[in-house]
Amino acid sequence: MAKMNFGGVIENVETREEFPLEKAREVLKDETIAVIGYGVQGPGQSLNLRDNGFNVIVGQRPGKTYDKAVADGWVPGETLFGIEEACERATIIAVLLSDAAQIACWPTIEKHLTAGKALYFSHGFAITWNDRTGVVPPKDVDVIMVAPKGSGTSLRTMFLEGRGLNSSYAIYQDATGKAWDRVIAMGIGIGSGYLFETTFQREATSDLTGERGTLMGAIQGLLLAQYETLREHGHTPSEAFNETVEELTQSLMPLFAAKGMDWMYANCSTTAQRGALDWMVPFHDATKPVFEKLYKSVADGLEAQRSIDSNSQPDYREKLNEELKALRESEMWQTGVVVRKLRPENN
Ligand SMILES: NC(=O)C1=CN([C@@H]2O[C@H](COP(=O)(O)OP(=O)(O)OC[C@H]3O[C@@H](n4cnc5c(N)ncnc54)[C@H](O)[C@@H]3O)[C@@H](O)[C@H]2O)C=CC1
Ligand SMILES: CC(=O)[C@](C)(O)C(=O)O
Ligand SMILES: [Mg+2]
Ligand SMILES: [Mg+2]
Repeated sequence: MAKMNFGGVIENVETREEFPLEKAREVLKDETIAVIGYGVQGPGQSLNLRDNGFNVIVGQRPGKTYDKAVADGWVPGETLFGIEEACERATIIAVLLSDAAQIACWPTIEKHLTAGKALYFSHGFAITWNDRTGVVPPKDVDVIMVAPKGSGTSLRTMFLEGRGLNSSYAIYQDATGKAWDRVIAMGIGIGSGYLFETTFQREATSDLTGERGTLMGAIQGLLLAQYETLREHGHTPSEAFNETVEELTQSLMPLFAAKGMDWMYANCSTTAQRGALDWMVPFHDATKPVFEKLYKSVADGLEAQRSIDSNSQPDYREKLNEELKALRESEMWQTGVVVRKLRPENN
């Protein structure tokens, strides 16, 4: 466990230097890890675990994602099972179902949570709001979490690139005295290099805030607001898209991802620096109240309930896809299709 100074605050971070893959394999050598759910995190985590030499099986209901698991090399009856049989065979049940589905599947999962097993999540949702989800684990099992800070798709691609994606981790219940070893070993096993300590509640509330905020919701709102403003003042779609999205993702984000915002600013013109330093304040002031409102809605459980209510509907996937189609077909993102084709690497 390393103590690291984050802007003046000391935090605990587990590193693969201190907990190498060999140690993770030793810790989990007698475990059967069942990854339940093969949507986005399921493939990323199960394939990385398999490639890292862990004993892993998959549990998935029949359908397209089951077929995807077969296509990925999981063998029906050997390493690929229905949800219930996978839970029965498991010593670590890794619940990577959609958060809403965890509610519907909980009775099946709970039935096979016998003493000494571990219940593993990648999001604190089900436990944090278990007054709404009903996911209350028995006292004689470990309850642990490794939450990748990124898409399961990135977890897999970055693993294959030899990089890895960091995660946060938490222990909700340590019935066996092995919860810490199990959770860190799982974090290393799925391909995370650094593991940041958190709690189920802090992870769940920060994650729901982040994905509704700067990671997904707020960023689309901000980009569209600027795009619309430029278009309403006579700028062409390509000029509006280049000035709002393409330059951001292709040039400026990689700069601040590499060395921080001041570095990105310093590598722009002094004209831009003056303007950005002036205008970051009103944008901050205009959006901070929205973030406060968002956080309260998350902390009060209202966002969790909204997700449960909508994503528990039989046609939840179709409804989500309809809204994603509208986003895809919007002028801004249709312009993006053409602009992306003009990237030098695409020609
Ligand atoms: N998507 C991501 O990259 C990330 C997801 N997470 C967390 O990981 C967990 C899994 O997330 P995703 O992979 O996005 O899930 P997902 O939304 O892709 O669904 C995973 C699986 O759940 C199955 N499923 C859905 N409804 C079901 C039902 N009623 N009965 C049985 N199976 C059902 C689907 O077939 C699918 O294979 C969640 O707790 C999520 O919050 C955490 C970090 C990132
Ligand atoms: C990818 C991720 O971390 C998210 C946005 O929290 C999620 O997919 O739930
Ligand atoms: Mg997240
Ligand atoms: Mg999330």
